[in-house]
Amino acid sequence: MSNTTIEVAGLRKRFGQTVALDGMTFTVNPGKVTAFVGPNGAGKSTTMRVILGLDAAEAGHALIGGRPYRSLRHPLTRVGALLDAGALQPSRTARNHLLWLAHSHGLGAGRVDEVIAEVGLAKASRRKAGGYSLGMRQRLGIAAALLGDPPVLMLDEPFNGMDPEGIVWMRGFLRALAAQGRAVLVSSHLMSELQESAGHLVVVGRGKVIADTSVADLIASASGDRVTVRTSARWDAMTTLTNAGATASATGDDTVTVSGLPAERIVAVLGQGNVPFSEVSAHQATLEEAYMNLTRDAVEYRAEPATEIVR
Ligand SMILES: Nc1ncnc2c1ncn2[C@@H]1O[C@H](COP(=O)(O)OP(=O)(O)OP(=O)(O)O)[C@@H](O)[C@H]1O
Repeated sequence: MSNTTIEVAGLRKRFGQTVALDGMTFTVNPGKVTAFVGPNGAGKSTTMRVILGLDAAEAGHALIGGRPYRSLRHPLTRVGALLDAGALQPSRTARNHLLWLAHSHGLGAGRVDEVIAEVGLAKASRRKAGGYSLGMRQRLGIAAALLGDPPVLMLDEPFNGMDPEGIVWMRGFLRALAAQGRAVLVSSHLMSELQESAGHLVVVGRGKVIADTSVADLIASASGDRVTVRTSARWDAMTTLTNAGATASATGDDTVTVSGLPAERIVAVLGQGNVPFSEVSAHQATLEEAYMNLTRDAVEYRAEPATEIVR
């Protein structure tokens, strides 16, 4: 068993009447960022808490590098976690917070200064953490998670509170951590950020996994085979493409929507038929669209569509 995996199998947990985990099962592999997504209340935080031994499951198991968290001898060097960026002593400086953590795990001040630099807090590290913005607290939480240079990282909503510059930094940082061979599990609600940084996606709803897929495969399957053709000769284009076996319909003054033929073939067919066109583009679903399709039935809290009030 690799040292660099998180393995979750058959986790079940209730809080009173609420079923929080209902057979949660997935594996996080090294070398990529795995996004952990799902509607509010789907069980993401509870799963992370169980992995870290902070909550007990009624059934199933959660292993880091093949072992339960509680049996790890030097946990900080096996797994780094950011669960709650607010959990720090406000009167302590960021550097002292990290020094305290480092010393209690036998790590030196040199390592503290390294992680401070890595997360971009060098200039602010001697300020009291209580005055930090949420984005700065996220950076500090990540610095703490990295202290022991662990092969496994687990971050709960690290994009939360980040400004646009911070988001760009975080995306690149997560990709770099994974490229170093780490297993990186990241929960988030921000699909546009994950599309840029995650290679794999575990989608959960109502305490279990709905989809466990690479981001590329999910987007390809949600994109379908629709191709848009922009042309000043709509009717010629439709006739030519229909004769070649496609289904084509006029969807705008100068656009035709085609299915049944790949974009490259459409270009060839139009070229052979001497039909002028200015654009042929395959529809590419966003991660957000793909995610919405998957989770439509799993959303626990959803606002009703706004209705117009007629007086
Ligand atoms: N300590 C607790 N006491 C009671 N119920 C809880 C507790 N923790 C979680 N739950 C419930 O368990 C379910 C799963 O919650 P969890 O926080 O794991 O979801 P989540 O996917 O992390 O949600 P979010 O995206 O909103 O952070 C929810 O219905 C939640 O209300």
